[in-house]
Amino acid sequence: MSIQSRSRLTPSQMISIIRSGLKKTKTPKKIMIIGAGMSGLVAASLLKKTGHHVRILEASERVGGRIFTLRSPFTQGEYLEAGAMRIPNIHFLTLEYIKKFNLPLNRFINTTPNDLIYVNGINTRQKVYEKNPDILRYPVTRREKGKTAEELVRLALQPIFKQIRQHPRNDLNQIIRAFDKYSMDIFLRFNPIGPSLSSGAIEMIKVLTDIEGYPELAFTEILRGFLISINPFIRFYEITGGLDRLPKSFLPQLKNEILFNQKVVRVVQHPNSITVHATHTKTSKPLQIKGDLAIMTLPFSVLRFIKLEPFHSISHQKRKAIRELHYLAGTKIGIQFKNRFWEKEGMFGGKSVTDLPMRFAYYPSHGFGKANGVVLGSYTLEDDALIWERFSKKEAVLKNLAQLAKIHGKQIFKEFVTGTMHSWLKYPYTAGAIAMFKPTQETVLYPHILKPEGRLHFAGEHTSLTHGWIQGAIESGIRAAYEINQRTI
Ligand SMILES: Cc1cc2nc3c(=O)[nH]c(=O)nc-3n(C[C@H](O)[C@H](O)[C@H](O)COP(=O)(O)OP(=O)(O)OC[C@H]3O[C@@H](n4cnc5c(N)ncnc54)[C@H](O)[C@@H]3O)c2cc1C
Ligand SMILES: N[C@@H](Cc1ccccc1)C(=O)O
Repeated sequence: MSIQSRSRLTPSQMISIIRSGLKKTKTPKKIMIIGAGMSGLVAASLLKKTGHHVRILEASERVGGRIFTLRSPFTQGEYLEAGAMRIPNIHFLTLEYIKKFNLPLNRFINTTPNDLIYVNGINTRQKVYEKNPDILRYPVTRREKGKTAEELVRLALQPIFKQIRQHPRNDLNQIIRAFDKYSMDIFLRFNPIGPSLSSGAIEMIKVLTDIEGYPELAFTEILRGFLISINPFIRFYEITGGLDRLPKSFLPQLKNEILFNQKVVRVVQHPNSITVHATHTKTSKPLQIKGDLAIMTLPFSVLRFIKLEPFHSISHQKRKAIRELHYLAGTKIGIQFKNRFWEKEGMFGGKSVTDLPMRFAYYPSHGFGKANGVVLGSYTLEDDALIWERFSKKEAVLKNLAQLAKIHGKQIFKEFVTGTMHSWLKYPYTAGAIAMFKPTQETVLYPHILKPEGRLHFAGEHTSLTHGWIQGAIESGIRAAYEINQRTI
């Protein structure tokens, strides 16, 4: 069965499910949902509304999972988005739930002409670099001279973009899967359908598009990221007051169904039921809940430590996918400053792009002109994140501060208030930031990642092809709820 035929729901069907729910069930079932991140909350909300009895088991003491608005140790209502922070205007499912809960949005300013660039020891601005990309002194060839990193990416990927435009069903997944055996690095170096690039051009792309930490991962995945990150027509938004307002909006409907601090350790399938075993994270008291069906939303990196019994209730291919699916490391450092010195430099939102260990910094897109603010001082993924793991939070904040001083000047030290670091690799309930395929894993693993196994269904961003976005989590929650409801109507 082709991967495509699995995704039975069209975008408009998913929108109408969000608006009007799934078909009412005539045979209400008892359904356990493991994990209260966006995928679990969406599935539970839809299944409860349809008449099923749902129970959500959540290991932490909060909803949201990788939507994690860190308000401590910050003061004056400031916060750091330790996980999700921006919503592209093409993520219609995410925006539909934001509309449904009537949450206020403001622009997330992803880039401005005043973005700082600090690479190869050169300190310049986006607007200067765009006029003369060679100012960054990357050793590019004559043909590549005068081109920005985005222009070099377009040069290399032009034939694919053309195919996507010409493809009758405009089916991106079908097209790019033809290149699933390549990593982004190998594709750019030995381009099978377009101009190959020099090492200098590839280095410039990796640093300026922030993929130098993981270029050996699947071309398909990184291309999907490029189709958003280097698309000049994409606008980004954030929820005013913090993204955690989105998962918290499910609480009025689901507050009686969520069991917090319940860490699931085992799932056992029986001929006519399924039992979920959990341990209370504060009291270690065991809990067993029996029901008809269950939805597993945990990242596979965590699921590897959970017993799924009896052994043969789970297919060989699913167990292989759980072992092999790759998770990116991801780390964010937030630093609060007394004054918004960056705004005095003309930076309202936007970012600093560096080849320093901090990599990219992002400046708040809210509270302009306020007395203080929290800067996302460092956002790193994969290899770039791993090198920060050896530091304590305090050490990491001070090292990040010193690197920010290289680009903003030493005056920032006296503006420093507080800071913290959040490592998703170390976070016990994800053990990684986001799923990201290695070459061939989309073709080999994907069909088995979302397939139900008996009474156990699967959701979560990793079970979509929109890895690393709230959109993927929501899409999977709708799909899993639809699958379960179809079994019961
Ligand atoms: C650093 C980072 C930046 C991101 N940036 C963006 C962005 O800008 N925009 C965007 O749209 N998306 C972004 N994302 C992706 C987005 O946050 C995720 O795709 C989405 O939140 C995942 O939802 P989920 O339900 O699949 O998983 P999760 O949110 O991980 O939910 C899983 C839940 O299961 C719980 N759990 C784990 N183990 C157990 C257990 N044993 N028993 C019970 N419960 C358990 C966890 O506590 C968690 O609540 C980012 C993610 C990261 C990490
Ligand atoms: N979508 C998230 C995480 C992500 C980063 C890079 C690649 C894929 C996903 C972000 O914009 O930060």
